[in-house]
Amino acid sequence: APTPTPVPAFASVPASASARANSLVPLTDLFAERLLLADKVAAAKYGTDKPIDDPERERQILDDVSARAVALGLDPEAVSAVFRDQIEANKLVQRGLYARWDAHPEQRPTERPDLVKEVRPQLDRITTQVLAELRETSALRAGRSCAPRLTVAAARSAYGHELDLLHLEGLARALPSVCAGR
Ligand SMILES: O=C(O)C(=O)C[C@]1(C(=O)O)C=C[C@@H](O)C=C1
Repeated sequence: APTPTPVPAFASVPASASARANSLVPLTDLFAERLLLADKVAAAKYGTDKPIDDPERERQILDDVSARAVALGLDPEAVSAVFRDQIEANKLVQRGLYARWDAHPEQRPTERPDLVKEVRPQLDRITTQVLAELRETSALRAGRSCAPRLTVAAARSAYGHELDLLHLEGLARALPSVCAGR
């Protein structure tokens, strides 16, 4: 019987060798999930003195993903750009929700989730999944087919997650760096 080829340790496999994914839908699904969490982030901050913008938390996220990108064999600049877009998209949704809640007090959240204990850990789990998906799709994202595939994937994720107009605008804001990751 043929001896199976030994599988090298994960960290030593170049990103290109394991970048076998043929779809961007898992990635755009994660973007949509992250955007839906913006509702919880906004609910955690609305009516408190904590501003939507937290530059220190943003820097933490970007430093963390850059370091982890290197460990995964990905370009840290390209990965940072993807996460900067996720953060901008998240703030776009948060601002939209604030405007909605200011104008329609009856739609305001009735509970205030704990940002640090509850909501950020959920965002952090998505970060790990996004990094894995970026690695998985690195070959696909470098190719010519990336832009059309991304458009179709985003449409599917928007439909699948029943995104409203505001979250659809957020999803559009989340996409520009995806195909630049070569
Ligand atoms: O964690 C927060 O406080 C958020 O508002 C979420 C988030 C993000 O998208 O990760 C967005 C805006 C802040 O500037 C920092 C981080």
